[in-house]
Amino acid sequence: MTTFSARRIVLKIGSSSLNHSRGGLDEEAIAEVVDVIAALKQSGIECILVTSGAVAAGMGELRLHTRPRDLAGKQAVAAVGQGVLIEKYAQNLERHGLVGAQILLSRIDLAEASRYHNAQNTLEKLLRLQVVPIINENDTVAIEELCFGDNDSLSALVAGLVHADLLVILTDVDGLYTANPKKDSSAQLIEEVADISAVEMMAGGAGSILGTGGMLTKLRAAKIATRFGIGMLLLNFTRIGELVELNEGQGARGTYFHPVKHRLAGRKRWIAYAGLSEGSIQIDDGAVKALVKEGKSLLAKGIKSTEGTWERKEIVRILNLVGDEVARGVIELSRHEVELVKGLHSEKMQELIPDSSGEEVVHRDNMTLMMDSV
Ligand SMILES: Nc1ncnc2c1ncn2[C@@H]1O[C@H](COP(=O)(O)OP(=O)(O)O)[C@@H](O)[C@H]1O
Ligand SMILES: N[C@@H](CCC(=O)OP(=O)(O)O)C(=O)O
Repeated sequence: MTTFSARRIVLKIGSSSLNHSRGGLDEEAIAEVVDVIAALKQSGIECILVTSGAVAAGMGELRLHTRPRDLAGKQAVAAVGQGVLIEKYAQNLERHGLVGAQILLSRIDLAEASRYHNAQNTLEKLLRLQVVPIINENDTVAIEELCFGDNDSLSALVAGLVHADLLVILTDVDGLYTANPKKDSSAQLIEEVADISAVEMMAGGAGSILGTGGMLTKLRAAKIATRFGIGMLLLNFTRIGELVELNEGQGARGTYFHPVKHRLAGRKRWIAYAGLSEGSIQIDDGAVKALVKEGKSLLAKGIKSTEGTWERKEIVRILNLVGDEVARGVIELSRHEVELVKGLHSEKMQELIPDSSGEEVVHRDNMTLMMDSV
């Protein structure tokens, strides 16, 4: 059991918690979420809600029994359901004299630095106005390749965006278990996680026809949030009431993921998790060591091959020889230029590309490591 002293919390509710057993939205669940938000606000804690449920609500309206699998089907059902979902939240907030605001985000909204900051400013303004931001993915217009896909990663990015001090993901199990508890009755609950890489192999997929991603996407969210310096609590939705006592020295029983000690700063966060990358470069073992162990920039000498397309100053993924992601960074050269200079010494590179900004192909300051050790 872990205790907290949070002032700003992002709460994420999954489809599994909002879906009624008879189909459609579970209105009691929505009322419960709102009661908890109202109580938290009463004790001075700001809340930002990331809520799934548009597809579940749309299925209820259209009397569908199975979740659509194709993109157009999912988008159409979400378009029907999102309005219903937000209306239910608004009605319940009104009972407490509170106002909510609907924010539908697409991957692309966080991928461009200017749009990222714009979303950040709007959310800050809403919080200052005492409004409860209610966020979901903009399912109706998202293009498949540019989808968050699950709201777990979205909630972690939102937690970073608003500088929250706790992310709470509510789901239909008590937390992370040593194996999927719905399939393995001997699975044990893990109450605290300090190193996500040590538990990664325990995560399985979604637990119901409505859930997306299961534990895999929750661990991805935990990785993002904790690298941002934000702790993440994974909690059973049935225990949502325990959140109200969090700051009174009481803990909530679930899985708590501890934030890392050296958190990523603003731009490095954006490079690693919000910006989009169109290409990748593969580097040799010496270059991996220079980046990961010695904290150096990437030079042309260590580059073996390239893939994808990009222009100068775009984000690329930097991979080792077996394809694991070592880092991400803003690259100084286009793909065509990197192809010209890969494997060459820096003097030769500068000779071939005289207007390059320096000897670095990816400067250390513009790079985020995605791997802790080699
Ligand atoms: N190691 C694990 N520990 C706990 N749950 C797991 C694990 N592996 C897979 N799961 C599954 O993850 C499900 C929760 O994710 P999901 O169905 O996507 O819900 P949500 O809609 O709340 O995001 C659980 O119901 C469970 O079946
Ligand atoms: N944006 C979708 C939810 C995506 C999704 O299913 O997420 P989740 O169940 O929280 O893992 C919706 O509102 O139905």
